Amino acid sequence: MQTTSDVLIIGGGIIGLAIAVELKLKQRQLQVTVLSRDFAQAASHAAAGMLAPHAEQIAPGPMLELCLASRWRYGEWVEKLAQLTGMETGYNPCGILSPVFEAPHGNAPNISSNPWLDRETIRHYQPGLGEDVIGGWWHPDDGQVDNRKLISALRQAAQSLGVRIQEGVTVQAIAQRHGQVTELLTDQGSFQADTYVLANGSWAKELLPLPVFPVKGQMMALRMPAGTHQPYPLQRVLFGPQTYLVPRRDGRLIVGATSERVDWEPHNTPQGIQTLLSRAIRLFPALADWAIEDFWWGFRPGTPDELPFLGYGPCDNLVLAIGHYRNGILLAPITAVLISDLILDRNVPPLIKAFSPQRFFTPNPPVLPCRPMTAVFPSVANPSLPHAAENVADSEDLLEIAGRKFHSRLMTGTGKYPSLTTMQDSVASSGCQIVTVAVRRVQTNAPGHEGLAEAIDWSTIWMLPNTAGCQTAEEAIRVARLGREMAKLLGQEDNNFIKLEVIPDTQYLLPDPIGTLEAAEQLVKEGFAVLPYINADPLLAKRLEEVGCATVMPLGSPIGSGQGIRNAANIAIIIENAKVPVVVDAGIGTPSEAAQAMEMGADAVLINSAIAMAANPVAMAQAMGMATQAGRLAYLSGRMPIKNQANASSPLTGLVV
Ligand SMILES: Cc1cc2nc3c(=O)[nH]c(=O)nc-3n(C[C@H](O)[C@H](O)[C@H](O)COP(=O)(O)OP(=O)(O)OC[C@H]3O[C@@H](n4cnc5c(N)ncnc54)[C@H](O)[C@@H]3O)c2cc1C
Ligand SMILES: CC(=O)[C@@H](O)[C@H](O)COP(=O)(O)O
Repeated sequence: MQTTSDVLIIGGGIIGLAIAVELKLKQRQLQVTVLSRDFAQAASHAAAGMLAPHAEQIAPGPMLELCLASRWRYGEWVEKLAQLTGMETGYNPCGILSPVFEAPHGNAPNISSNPWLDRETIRHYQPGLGEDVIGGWWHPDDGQVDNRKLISALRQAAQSLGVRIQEGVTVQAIAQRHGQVTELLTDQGSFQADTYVLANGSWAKELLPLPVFPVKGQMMALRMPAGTHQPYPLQRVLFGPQTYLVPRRDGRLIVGATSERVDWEPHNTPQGIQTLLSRAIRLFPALADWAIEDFWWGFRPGTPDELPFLGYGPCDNLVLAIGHYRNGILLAPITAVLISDLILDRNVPPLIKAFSPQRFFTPNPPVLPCRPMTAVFPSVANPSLPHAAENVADSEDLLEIAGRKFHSRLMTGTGKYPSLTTMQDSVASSGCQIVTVAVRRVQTNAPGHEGLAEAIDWSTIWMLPNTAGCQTAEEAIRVARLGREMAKLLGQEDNNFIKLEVIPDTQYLLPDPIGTLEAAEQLVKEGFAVLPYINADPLLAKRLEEVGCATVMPLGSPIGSGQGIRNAANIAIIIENAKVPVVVDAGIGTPSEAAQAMEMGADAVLINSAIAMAANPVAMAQAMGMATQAGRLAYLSGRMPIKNQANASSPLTGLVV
């Protein structure tokens, strides 16, 4: 199935829905579709709904301006939604009180334009505060909205305006060509549009290599007892130290929230709930006796600088509206206005500039200078071959993979090096032109992989992203897609190569043949040049070739074992039958083993550990480069036949007697 729209929005949380509604309000005839995996998992559902730029102590600057602009619009915005739907949103500009347990320091954030209340005065504003509260700030313009009611109203408004909301659809990949998104691949067919908006909150990184990460927040709700003089004991939000209490008009008290970097670890935990309760009771002791109604958790979309990404992303027709972290409910109206202006007018509103995704997408990534090679090791980067060999190993003897040609037949990796500079120097001294990079490790900045992607000059080295760390076909497919984006971001627009590794076995790192075949079939369909890492199984190699893989990469022996070529007979059969290049990958421990693979007729070798773990990696890299060339030259030269008996080297005729 293929479905087309003018604008396709990925994510049906508050940001996606608010943008959809705003687009329709500005241009009724626009066809807008929202693809939403699961509304219940959205942070928008989990949030407390505070509209709290001041209570959150956002420092003066573009972020505070953005937040204030959004808070300023809130009343009008929810009124518009109410008119469209007849639904109420629980918007309540009730002000926020920020009690503190310690006197603020001189360098506390500048929120002093709002009044400071001393110990006694703050208790006039809110009776029943805990003994430890020594005073606090009053933020009269902050407020709250019932985010769950708001979302229902937004959905209703969107539908009444003709937005197509497709719930239960997961976008699996953003297909791109020449800097344009061409379609979205989903679990329910493909979708096309003129403009695409990424608004899928914490999950952005599943589709693009963006620095967006989940920050878990655990929450709970209590039931406030109705009082005699006023309906409930709390009328306005209390934003205390590391905790907040948000009283809803219907008598629920929202208590939040933990802030945890635990990846996607789900559930409420005893520790989390205990933390919430003890902080809340310290702030407002009476709630210790109130009924508990509910617990839940959600994931805030965090970014390294705690600012959202608003604006055009890595493609001309892809807009990002993600990373709203702790303030997405507050920022929804202004995000909707700015993003819809951007899409419809192509003007970059001034307010949005500080949030440009370009602060992350550096078109020319910094390249660390490679240190010059030491004089001891003559360069093999542009090797000069002996004259006699030039006929057989001249510039025509190129390695060709998926239509791309390479002089070098050695591929190297980036892991296990003692330092980045050693890795850079080794890559240079090996003379290789293809370097494989573990997408997952680079993305997560795993130890030893920090800054790695930027450390290589990708204008001279072809990137071979690999799916190391993937145990299933599904994982590998997802990581492959990220790999393609990573290569693009690093300047290789047309790089569709992927070294496919599906490795469930953690002891020997042996690949899963069935998972590899499944993933390869799918990735080939998606336009990847697939280089699958496999056991040396000739039948599997043939099947992979038949489904359209660009090479096959049989292992010599387990990855990182340095055992050399333990399955030469099977590799020989693969080489004999293959119509695609055969790359012997993994286990090569010495230059002689690299040469052996090449002499057997392999088209290339991939070597990582033996170089990175050598006492002198730079020298070993050079040796491996030379051995690969020597092996290739030997293969092309044709070895002498093996005989059972000696055969004297000098002529037997004309002997002096
Ligand atoms: C505990 C907690 C308390 C908070 N309190 C406040 C607060 O008081 N005030 C405030 O302003 N902000 C608050 N926030 C932050 C706010 O909730 C978020 O910033 C905001 O909800 C982000 O909205 P979003 O639409 O970008 O993402 P989300 O609301 O997370 O929505 C993203 C949607 O995208 C969908 N999706 C993901 N991947 C895909 C895919 N591949 N295909 C299709 N759909 C996909 C998801 O299923 C989800 O429905 C809080 C957040 C949490 C977790
Ligand atoms: C980096 C990489 O792709 C390795 O997984 C590859 O298989 C090389 O293996 P060695 O480290 O044994 O050379």
